[in-house]
Amino acid sequence: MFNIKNHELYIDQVAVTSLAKKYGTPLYVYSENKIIEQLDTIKSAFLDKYPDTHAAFACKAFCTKYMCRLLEKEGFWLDVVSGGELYTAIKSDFPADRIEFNGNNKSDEELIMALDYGINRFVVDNASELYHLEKLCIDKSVKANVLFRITPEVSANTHDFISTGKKDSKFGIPLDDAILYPLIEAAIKSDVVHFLGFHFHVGSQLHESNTHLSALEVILKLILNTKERFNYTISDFNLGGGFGIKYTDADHPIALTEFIKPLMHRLDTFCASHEIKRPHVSMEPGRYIVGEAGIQLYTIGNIKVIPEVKTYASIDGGMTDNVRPGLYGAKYHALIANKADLEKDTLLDISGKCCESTDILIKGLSVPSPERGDILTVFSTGAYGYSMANNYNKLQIPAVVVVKADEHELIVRRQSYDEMIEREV
Ligand SMILES: Cc1ncc(COP(=O)(O)O)c(C=O)c1O
Ligand SMILES: N[C@@H](CCCC[NH3+])C(=O)O
Repeated sequence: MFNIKNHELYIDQVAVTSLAKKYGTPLYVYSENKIIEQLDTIKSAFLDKYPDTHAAFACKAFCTKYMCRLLEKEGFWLDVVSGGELYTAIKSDFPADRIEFNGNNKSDEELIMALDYGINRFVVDNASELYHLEKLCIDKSVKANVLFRITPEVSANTHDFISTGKKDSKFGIPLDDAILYPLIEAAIKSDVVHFLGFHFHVGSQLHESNTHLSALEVILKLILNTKERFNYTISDFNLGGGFGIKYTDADHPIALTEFIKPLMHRLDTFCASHEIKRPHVSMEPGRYIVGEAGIQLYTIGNIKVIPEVKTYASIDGGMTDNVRPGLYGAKYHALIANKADLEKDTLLDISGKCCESTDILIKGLSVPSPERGDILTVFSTGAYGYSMANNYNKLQIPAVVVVKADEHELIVRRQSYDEMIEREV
């Protein structure tokens, strides 16, 4: 995906500085080849290897019409969590029968929008959602497929803020017999919802399969109990997302098969030993599909030297276009695109331009002598960058460009000042 010619960094066959020049900075850039490579890995490690499976893209990671069109073409599903994400899918003509709806507080408006579009399934997050969805289905004389998101009470080896399977979590139905089994029974007996099975999502940016495997044990027990108590065999199981990627040399992501193989093996042997038909299995990764495919470009502006302390290089964006360092202490690797292989002689902190002292994108980055006008390229920014962008300090949301071999295409325009204030009276 990356190479260097004449000290210049290239993404696929396009010089990074030529993109900065044409589209301006800050800029989000994606390699379409890399996204497709990730989709292909999901096909070979999961979809083509195991029958009766599907994979949805958790579009919160990078929700754009471009992604919807690409995923549609590649045969993937879409996992949405809001009316806005669903609207993006609808406006991209994404097929309703390949959409699933997650989220811990879907509003009436959102549920109705999804029922009207006829989406494939709802991942019900709590008891009140089930009863509410049933009521809306009766009002509209429609039926809905539902899975239950279970909180499996497992903790993931990742940042606490992105660990989602713990007992004390706002997500999912708690593992409490008095809550869970009446709910399962209600869904099974309902005339308007069709109970498909169970879902978990244990956390994000995971580098080991243990958490998924522990959560699977919880689900297997539920599958068995559901069969024994209600004589009901579930038809679907969704194992969530969470597969980690490489941000810096400190990350050692495992191959997707290392997550999938032990999970599918355990599920298959369990089902065989209990003479249960193995359910349809789905996953919903976000970061894994787009994270490493994206880079961000910035122009270096002021360079501030504090003798015997450190040097700050300020860039023309920051926590508005990448909130992850400020929010999770996320680490990134970067280099100066126009000095890509020159000797590194300066240690910098890369500071954003927002009025917050925590707006530091990278601490302790080694670069070749930096100058105003240099183009800084930050790697692995494809997930939760553009999708978490905000207008703090009234900075504009940057444009997004997709590189396809030696070509490039603008898929999101830079927000204008007028667009930023047009809703204000
Ligand atoms: C329910 C659910 N599914 C899927 C994902 C996607 O996670 P990731 O981007 O780590 O694959 C998330 C986010 O963590 C999530 O909350
Ligand atoms: N936004 C988070 C991940 C959230 C996952 C969604 N449940 C991140 O950037 O790492």
